[in-house]
Amino acid sequence: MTDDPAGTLELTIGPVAHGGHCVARHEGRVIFVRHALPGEVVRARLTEHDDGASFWRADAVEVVQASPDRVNHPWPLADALLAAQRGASPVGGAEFGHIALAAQRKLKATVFSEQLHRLAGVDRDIEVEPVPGETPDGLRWRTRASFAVGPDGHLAMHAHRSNELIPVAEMPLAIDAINELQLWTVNFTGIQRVEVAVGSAGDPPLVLLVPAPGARRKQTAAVVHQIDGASVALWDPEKGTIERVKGKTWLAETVGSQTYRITGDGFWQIHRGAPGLLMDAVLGGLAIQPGERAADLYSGAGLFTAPIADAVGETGSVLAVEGSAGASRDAKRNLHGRTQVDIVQGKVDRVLRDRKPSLDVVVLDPPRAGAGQAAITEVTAAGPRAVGYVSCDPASFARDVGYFQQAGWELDTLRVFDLYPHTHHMESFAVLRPGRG
Ligand SMILES: C[S@@+](CC[C@H](N)C(=O)[O-])C[C@H]1O[C@@H](n2cnc3c(N)ncnc32)[C@H](O)[C@@H]1O
Repeated sequence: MTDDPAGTLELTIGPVAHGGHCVARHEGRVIFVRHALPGEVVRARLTEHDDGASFWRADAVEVVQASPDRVNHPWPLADALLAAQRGASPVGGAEFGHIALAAQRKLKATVFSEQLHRLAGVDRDIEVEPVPGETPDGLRWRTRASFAVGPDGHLAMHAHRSNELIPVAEMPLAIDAINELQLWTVNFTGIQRVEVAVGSAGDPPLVLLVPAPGARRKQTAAVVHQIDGASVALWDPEKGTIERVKGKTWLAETVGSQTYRITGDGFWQIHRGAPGLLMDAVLGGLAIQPGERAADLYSGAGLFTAPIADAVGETGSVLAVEGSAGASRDAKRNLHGRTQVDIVQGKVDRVLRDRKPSLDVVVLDPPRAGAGQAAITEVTAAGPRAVGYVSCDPASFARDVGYFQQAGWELDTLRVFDLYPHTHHMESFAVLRPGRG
């Protein structure tokens, strides 16, 4: 299977593919290789290689012939080449860090246009736009970070598609306020997961602790005692409960003139520049008019609901639909006083099917899986003049564009943003309109 005693293969790397890897071939078999670049020759260690599998996976561990776009990885723990020298795996979450930022964006554009071509039959030249004010090194943008806890009680992160835990002592993609908490010095024995979030309104960070099964109160109290300068709460993701320990169980986020309350486990855009950028894209792309009937679907805590409500004014209306009970409660608080807004907790397709609203304009911001055919059928049946679709996955977005096309709609404006530097992820905003036919 391998062609050297160290268990590696020499591979010539082909094009980039969706998912953070490039495609190579070995004896007729496709291998998805991470931490490489198109055109390179690398030695790669197979990470998944079942005999019967239609493709294998591998990590580049040594570069034989480098691409001119290759740079030193800014995060040593996520650097696959350094990790291989230590006989370890890199942490997941910065799989494009070995690529110059401008070249990362070109690869993302290639992936986006390829998905759009393959799944929707649409050909577009795509430029991936950096976030205005992005740091030149593409670091310090995450306002949210999630950590596992290693067997020694210290913070750790997972290797890609693996249970392997790698101890961490910095998170260069995270904003300074997260690193300054120095959570790596805390002994988290009795905790299985740690989530940290920093709001933009100046409050202390919020640390959510998920206790390990059977953890004793004394253990969690000992952990909390070690955390300074942050609110702390215990979180049970199964039950969806958050128990305050010190400080607040929610964060305040300010975008423009609006401040939002975000409950500890509630969704908020991760990049510090994302909320403002996406809000401007949505409002600029849809030109919402006073008196219009709008819907904000997958509305979270109301990031887009508030400015849409202001745009339609008191003579218009906004139907905001959100599945999570906590985010929906936040939205009710955040939109309090805007009588034109109706916040409904429930699944988008079911709420639209039950209510059968007539709409002028719709914003869709679904999770990674996309909106899907049932929701899109209901959206197009509501008769809007335009849909603004915010997406964090080019594959589910392109599939959904296909569903809109089946209903006679067309893709109009399309913008793609580099909201997740050093990872393969990207965010897009599109305007779809009913076809003239
Ligand atoms: C990508 S977030 C967008 C939230 C909001 N637009 C924002 O930018 O802050 C997607 C939201 O959809 C919600 N959600 C997921 N599936 C849903 C469904 N089937 N129906 C309604 N909401 C859903 C999630 O709870 C989450 O708040």
